[in-house]
Amino acid sequence: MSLPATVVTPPLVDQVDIVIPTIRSLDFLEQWRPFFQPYHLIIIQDGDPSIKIRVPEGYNYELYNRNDIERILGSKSCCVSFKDGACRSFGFLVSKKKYIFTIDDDCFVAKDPSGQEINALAQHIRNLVTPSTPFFFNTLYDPYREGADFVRGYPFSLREGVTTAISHGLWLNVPDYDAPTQLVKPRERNIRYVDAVMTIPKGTLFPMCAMNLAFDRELIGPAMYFGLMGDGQPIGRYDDMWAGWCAKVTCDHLGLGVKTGLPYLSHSKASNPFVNLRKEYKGLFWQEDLIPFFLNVTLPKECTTAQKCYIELSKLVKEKLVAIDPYFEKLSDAMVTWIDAWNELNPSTDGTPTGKVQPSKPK
Ligand SMILES: O=c1ccn([C@@H]2O[C@H](COP(=O)(O)OP(=O)(O)O[C@H]3OC[C@H](O)[C@H](O)[C@H]3O)[C@@H](O)[C@H]2O)c(=O)[nH]1
Ligand SMILES: [Mn+2]
Repeated sequence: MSLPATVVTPPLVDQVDIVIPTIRSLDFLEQWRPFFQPYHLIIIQDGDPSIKIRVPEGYNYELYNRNDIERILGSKSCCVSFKDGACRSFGFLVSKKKYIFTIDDDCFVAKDPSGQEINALAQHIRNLVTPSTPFFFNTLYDPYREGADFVRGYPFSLREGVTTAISHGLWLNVPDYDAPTQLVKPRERNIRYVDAVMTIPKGTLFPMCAMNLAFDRELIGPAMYFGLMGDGQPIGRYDDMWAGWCAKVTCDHLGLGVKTGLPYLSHSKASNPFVNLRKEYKGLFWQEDLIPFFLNVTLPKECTTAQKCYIELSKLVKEKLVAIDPYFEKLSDAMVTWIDAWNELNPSTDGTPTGKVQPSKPK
């Protein structure tokens, strides 16, 4: 199937990997073809590795299943979740690109109020290559956007902004509600399109959802670990929340920005709220203690990279969160394993040899 003639030159096509966790089907890629086909995909096949999944024709991709993860990481594979969307972290690890866009396999192209199809990836790239304003809120939202600017009273000393590390997109149709909310509002759909991109202020946390998410892998990749979730773990569906809290305190410490808002996509799958409740219920309690923990985290000035911040965070998790549940000791250790795996697979600035990875043979 040829791309429509209207496709514009894909931005940063050699600097972006699209990471997709899947335990279902990749048919959704047909609808994204005009926007995604020029880009390289990293597909993380979760669940039974003996199942053959079909990747739509014409895409350039790497496909990793559980056997590949264990072959590549060896004993370190224990830090990659199994039977949870958190497995997508592995794609962040093996990518060699500057930017990551991660999307779920039940997310489709949305239309803006004018009826125009939204190129979510292009908007994320615009968000990432333009500065953020975490130190002072601009009431006209994104000041770097065409037709907007800083409002009166905005300090000129802050108008340069800071480098953006994360771009958090939103969803029309099925919103990312937790299980209790889904249970009481099973038919609620998000139809509100808010035409805005905002920087999340320094010192403020946010519930990062991985359905429609992009980030600068070189700046914040080591902090984007989705934790230990799913099979064998006491919690699930808090993968992106954990990564978002760790990444936000890391961005705040390093002076990097996090944006939320445009782009929208259309989320189609309403997962089963009863199943979700069983997976996430501990998180509903734990987060009441986790949020104050993250809000009170201070990192030493020697932590000048995401890796160093993350190792420091892992120590604080072990010291302060094990009282909530012994799980956090295991999670703290997994955070260290993750950084070891990251450093092993990614070239350090002094050129230390990189672990070579081989994906499964294309199906
Ligand atoms: O065991 C699994 C379950 C799912 N996946 C893949 O992860 C993606 C999200 O799965 P799903 O659409 O079922 O999750 P939701 O209920 O819509 O909500 C999640 O959205 C993603 C967030 O990270 C968080 O987990 C929830 O908010 C999808 O691509 C599945 O195929 C998997 O790989 N293994
Ligand atoms: Mn979904």
